[in-house]
Amino acid sequence: MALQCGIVGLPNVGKSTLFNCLSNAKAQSANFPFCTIEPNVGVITVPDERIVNLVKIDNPKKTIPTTIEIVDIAGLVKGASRGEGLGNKFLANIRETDAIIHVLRCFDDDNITHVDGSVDPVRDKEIIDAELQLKDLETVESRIAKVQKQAATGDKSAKRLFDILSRYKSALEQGKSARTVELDKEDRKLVYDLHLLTDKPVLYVCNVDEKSAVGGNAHVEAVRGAIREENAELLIVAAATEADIAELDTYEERQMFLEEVGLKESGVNRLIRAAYSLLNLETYFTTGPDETRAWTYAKGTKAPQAAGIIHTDFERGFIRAEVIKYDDYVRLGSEKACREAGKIAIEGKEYVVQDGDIMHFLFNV
Ligand SMILES: Nc1ncnc2c1ncn2[C@@H]1O[C@H](COP(=O)(O)OP(=O)(O)OP(=O)(O)O)[C@@H](O)[C@H]1O
Ligand SMILES: [Mg+2]
Repeated sequence: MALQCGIVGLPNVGKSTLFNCLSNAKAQSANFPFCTIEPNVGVITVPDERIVNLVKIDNPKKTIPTTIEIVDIAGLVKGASRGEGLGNKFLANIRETDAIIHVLRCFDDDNITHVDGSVDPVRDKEIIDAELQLKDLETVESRIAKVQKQAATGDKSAKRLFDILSRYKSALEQGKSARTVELDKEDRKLVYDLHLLTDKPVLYVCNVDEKSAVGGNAHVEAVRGAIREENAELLIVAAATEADIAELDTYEERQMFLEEVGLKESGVNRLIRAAYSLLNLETYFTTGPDETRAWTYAKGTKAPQAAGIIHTDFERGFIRAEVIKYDDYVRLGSEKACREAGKIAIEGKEYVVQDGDIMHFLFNV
């Protein structure tokens, strides 16, 4: 199943506007709160200049980039964890995602309604965080109620789970997110099925006006200060401007508009790449005269499992992999040249695939 990033934020902050620049699946966007009710799912191509360069070399019949799914979710309001607004439904939509893009309104515009009457992204962020934390607290407390008895009987694994849950509980009660609780691999397995909302990786998008697209503004700086300890990425995107740019027909027109705004690359492209790495994903390539293709795998995947993404037979009958580094391939210009230069590595079952590897799998079933 594809990994999903969910776009969350207060109502009317520009989530659907952003989603529409990202995706071909158009979501309704308008200047009123709760415009979005049903989540919109978009399959989004991940921009990657490496695939463009590989195509230049191999001139294949077919080119297939990688994609991720991004979900535009309904706006959340104070009290959502108690069922206010679209409350529970909204939270259920977030639970299904693997990572969160948190959109914060950082533009002043009296014509665009703010549900809380003024532009204050730090307050907005706290409202959302608090609702997600309250929901998580509910989840954690109900699980504690279930394991408490068993833990008291001396059952080791129940005791261990109880300890982790207690750490979560105390963090959440202090207004901290679950992701601030550090767990080792084994602990993580024990609580995986809780799917805590505030344990999902997050990145912040400051939605700014056109003139703040490059350097940001005071609202952005306030957000930067507020997330200093979160170890989370912050991106500045002028969503309404990007929406205008996306409307233009040709690549040249879009580039011209971007340059006028002062941007080298669209904020949307930066966002897609950031979302990809937030999901802990990397790309390997297969390439030749028939097809140049980017394949998505989870960081840390070993060669046989990476082969299995192409076909289960490749994993089952895995013998070895021939690996060319992307830079070598582009520098030397062909597989043959790489072979002659000794730039093809033979790797076995324990090889951990690296981002940008050009893979050729040998298998036998
Ligand atoms: N950077 C911006 N500057 C000015 N206006 C903007 C900006 N971004 C979005 N808007 C405007 O804000 C309004 C709300 O946008 P949008 O519908 O995308 O919000 P939303 O977060 O999806 O809301 P909801 O939660 O109700 O679905 C729209 O009129 C949109 O054009
Ligand atoms: Mg919307």
